[in-house]
Parts: sequence; structure tokens; C-alpha cells
Amino acid sequence: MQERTVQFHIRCQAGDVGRYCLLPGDPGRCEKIAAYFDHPVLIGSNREYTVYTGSLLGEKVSVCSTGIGGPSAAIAMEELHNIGADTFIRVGTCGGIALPVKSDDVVIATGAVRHEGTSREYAPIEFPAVSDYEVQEALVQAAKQLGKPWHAGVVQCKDSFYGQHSPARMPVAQELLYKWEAWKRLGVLASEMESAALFCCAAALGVRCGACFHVIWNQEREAAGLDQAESHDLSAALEVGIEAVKLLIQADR
Ligand SMILES: O=P(O)(O)O[C@H]1O[C@H](CO)[C@@H](O)[C@H]1O
Ligand SMILES: O=c1cc[nH]c(=O)[nH]1
Repeated sequence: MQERTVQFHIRCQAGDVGRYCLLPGDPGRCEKIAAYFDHPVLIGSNREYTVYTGSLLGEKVSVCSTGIGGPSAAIAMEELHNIGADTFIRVGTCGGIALPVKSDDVVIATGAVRHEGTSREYAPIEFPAVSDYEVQEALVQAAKQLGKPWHAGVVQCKDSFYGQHSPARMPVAQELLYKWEAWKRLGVLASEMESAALFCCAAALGVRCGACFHVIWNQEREAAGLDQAESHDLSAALEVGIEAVKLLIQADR
């Protein structure tokens, strides 16, 4: 494919974004994240991709939404990398699976279950989808410094949100249910949709990627009669993501 100055989907070019990029799924989250930057500027918006650039500690940083699912997330990472980005933090939402993971907690991914399609077009299934160690460490340090309730461990990625929430009505119910039971027994913390693709895409490109999540709810806690809490205030996860970028900037200097 011919090299392009302006990237095909994100419609940005070299100079538009920083080396450090935060990657929320929801375009509506970009303005909130950019509000933590110094001098944030809206670079553009096309399809699910909204991009703002500003600075943190004097270093150029950006936020680019990825939309829902691995295909659009991998496109964002590829195109941001084409124009100079090499360090990525997904700042997403997730649903808790492990019982200690409560609504409003922050989950930091150490790795991701590849129950989705995109990562298979980057790496054979034997290859693990893992977070970059430096980014992971910065996220943990950030959560500790900020005093946020956090958990670090494996998250599960899938392509069907409703396969997670209504597995029994799917024609492939048996497969979804026995695998969900396996994720539970293996101590998987939470379910979301993009990290596995992003971690494998990052490995293929030779760039750093980590991920932190706001826990909206936990369907297993609900099933166990523990609580039915639901939270949509993402500020703790956003603050952890921003603080981690600052720690990486300092460590990289
Ligand atoms: O809130 P975001 O970052 O989009 O993340 C989660 O929310 C979406 C599903 O509701 C999926 O993209 C999932 O990964
Ligand atoms: O339960 C949830 C919440 C957010 N994102 C998901 O994929 N699942």
C-alpha cells in the first residue's frame, strides 16, 4: 500500500500527534482526557477517531479514540505509529469478572485473553497478548500514588458485548459459557474488547502499549448477590492513565 502523508482513517499527519497517545474507545471521552493536557487542541475527527493534542510536562501528547472492538483499535494504533507515536495507553471501561473487582475500581491489564479476531491477524494464537512492562509499571505506580483502588491482572477480550452479557441466547451458548467459566477459574479480572488486539498490534510494530480500565459493574458480583452497583464516573481511570504518561515521560528523559 502506498505511503500516505495524511493517514487514511484518522486523517492526521506527522506533527499532529505526540509520541505518547492515550486510547479511549469512546470519542466522547477525548475532550475529557484532553482537559488534563496543557494547551489541548482538537486536531480532527473522522469516523470513530477523534484526536486532540496538547502537552504534559512540556512533552507533546495526544488522545485518539478507537471506537469499539479490535479492528478499529488496531487501525488507530497503526496510523498513529505511522506518524510518530510509539507509546500507547488504552483508557477504557470494563465489566468485572473476579469477585474482588468492584464497580468504580481501576483494573490494570497485565495481559489479555485473545477471544477476538483482530489479534489473530497479527500473531499466531500461541503468542500471548501482554502489556508492555514499563507502561504496566507506570500504571501501577500511578494508581498507588493517587490512592485509587486498583487490581492488576489478566483481562478478557471478545468481539461480542452481548455474547458476554447474554451468552445463553446465542447459538454458540455452550462455547461462550464453558469459556466464561474457565476465565473465572483462571482468575481473569474483567472483560473488555480492545486490549488483546492492541497488545498484539503493538508487539508486531515494536511499540509500547498498556491499558487501564474503569470498572462499570461486575456481573459475577451481581450473580452472587453481593451488589448491583453501576458506576459511570471514569475519573479515577483517566487520572491513572494521565499520571502514568507523566511517569513515562520522566523515565524516558
Ligand atoms: O469504554 P471503552 O473504552 O469503549 O471500552 C469498553 O466499552 C465498549 C463496550 O461497551 C468496548 O469498547 C469495551 O472495550
Ligand atoms: O461489561 C462490560 C463493560 C464494558 N465493556 C465491556 O466489554 N463489557
